[in-house]
Amino acid sequence: MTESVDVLIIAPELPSYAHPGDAGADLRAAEAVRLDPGQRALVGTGVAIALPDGFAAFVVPRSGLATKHGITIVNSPGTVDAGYRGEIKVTLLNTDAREAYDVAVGDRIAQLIVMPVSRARFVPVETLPGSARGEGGFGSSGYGTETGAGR
Ligand SMILES: O=c1ccn([C@H]2C[C@H](O)[C@@H](COP(=O)(O)OP(=O)(O)OP(=O)(O)O)O2)c(=O)[nH]1
Ligand SMILES: [Mg+2]
Repeated sequence: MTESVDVLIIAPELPSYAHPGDAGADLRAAEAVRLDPGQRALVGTGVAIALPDGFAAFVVPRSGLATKHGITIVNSPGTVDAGYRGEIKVTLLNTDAREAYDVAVGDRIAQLIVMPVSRARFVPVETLPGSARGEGGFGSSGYGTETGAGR
């Protein structure tokens, strides 16, 4: 069964889940904007929410817009803090080299994923416990079928 949580909202239209089981509820543009190739713009959604303590919401791109038109979100995933009461806005970026992209009012431009989050209690220590990975990162496990040191 899908867990649900009440999120208080002020919006011209409620964000909607396209299908049962979807993680992201679509956010609509509250303003029209033309994105020239390579241009970014902060686009309002007209949506303001109050998340319960212990939750955050993440503004993430829609894959169709990304694949078909090169439209992504600069700061993806955008983080909406539980205490934020302002309008949720989306920093769209047109990565296409040639085609402008027109956003109309009401277009579904992004999706919002509501998630429980933990706050860290940072505990200073002199040494960290060992682990299988250790300090390896940034491609240390390789890129292809090989294992161990990367190419
Ligand atoms: O894509 C986004 C990302 C953030 N926000 C809002 C909600 C969030 O709670 C607030 C601050 O976001 P963030 O902490 O990422 O930005 P900042 O640059 O650190 O600003 P601040 O100093 O206000 O925290 O802006 C959005 O509306 N859309
Ligand atoms: Mg911040």
